[in-house]
Amino acid sequence: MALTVTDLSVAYRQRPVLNHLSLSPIAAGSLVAVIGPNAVGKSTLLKTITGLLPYRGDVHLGEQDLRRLSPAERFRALGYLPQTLPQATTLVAYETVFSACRAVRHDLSASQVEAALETAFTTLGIEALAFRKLSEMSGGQRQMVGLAQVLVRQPRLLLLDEPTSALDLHWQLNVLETVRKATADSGAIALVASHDINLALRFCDELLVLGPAGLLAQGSPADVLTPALLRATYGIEGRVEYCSRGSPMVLTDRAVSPH
Ligand SMILES: Nc1ncnc2c1ncn2[C@@H]1O[C@H](COP(=O)(O)OP(=O)(O)OP(=O)(O)O)[C@@H](O)[C@H]1O
Repeated sequence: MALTVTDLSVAYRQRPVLNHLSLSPIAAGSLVAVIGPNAVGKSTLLKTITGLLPYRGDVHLGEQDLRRLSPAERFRALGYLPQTLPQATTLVAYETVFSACRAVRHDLSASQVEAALETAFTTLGIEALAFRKLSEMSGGQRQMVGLAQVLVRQPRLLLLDEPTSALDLHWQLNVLETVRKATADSGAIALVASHDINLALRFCDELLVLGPAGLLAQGSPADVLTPALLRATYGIEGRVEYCSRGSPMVLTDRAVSPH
């Protein structure tokens, strides 16, 4: 069940953001980091695949043309976490995650829903938040609850827009580990837009690098991430070093002109 994106074009009021974007098929079970400078269209790509923006071109999940999914089918198959944090309502976290699950998992019995919720809260390590009101949570806590709302539905395609932007180091690792496990266990695909290259490098199978003119690179971090790419993409002089555990890490030296 690969994700294929072919000749995708998206514009806001005639102003093109994605222009004839084609990606190599993304295999089931992959965690893919979507990286690139501000305003190149990372969020736009995720929103488009989610079905929130009109587009030209093709997006398929396996044999399924996503354009042809009904809203209910789309909601079942796709799990989108927007860049904005969940609303600070007076509902408690358990209620919002319960509603998210119930809205799409009509196939689950009451006890299965309960088990799914328990798994979502315990895997993310946020049991202590279950009966707290969102209006009384910090931004990072709400971001975790938002992620629980997505994960509890067990979608085939996760589209996570900067899911760790409000999180401290502990929770950043926790979230990426949870998403990693979700994709590995179920064969789901996750596209994660991020500005944290080192976090992306540590967990992702593939990098998808967007620039102002479109796709700059797609492939394994080891193949894709080079000093030349860092310079062309971000306008930085940087190095890729390997830590004592063998993971690649980007060390940034200074800002330079991109070319
Ligand atoms: N609703 C909108 N209406 C008009 N233009 C928009 C809208 N949303 C985004 N844009 C424009 O589309 C371009 C891509 O925006 P997008 O949010 O996809 O970028 P991004 O790569 O996710 O950026 P960032 O890293 O800053 O979050 C930007 O130039 C932005 O100004």
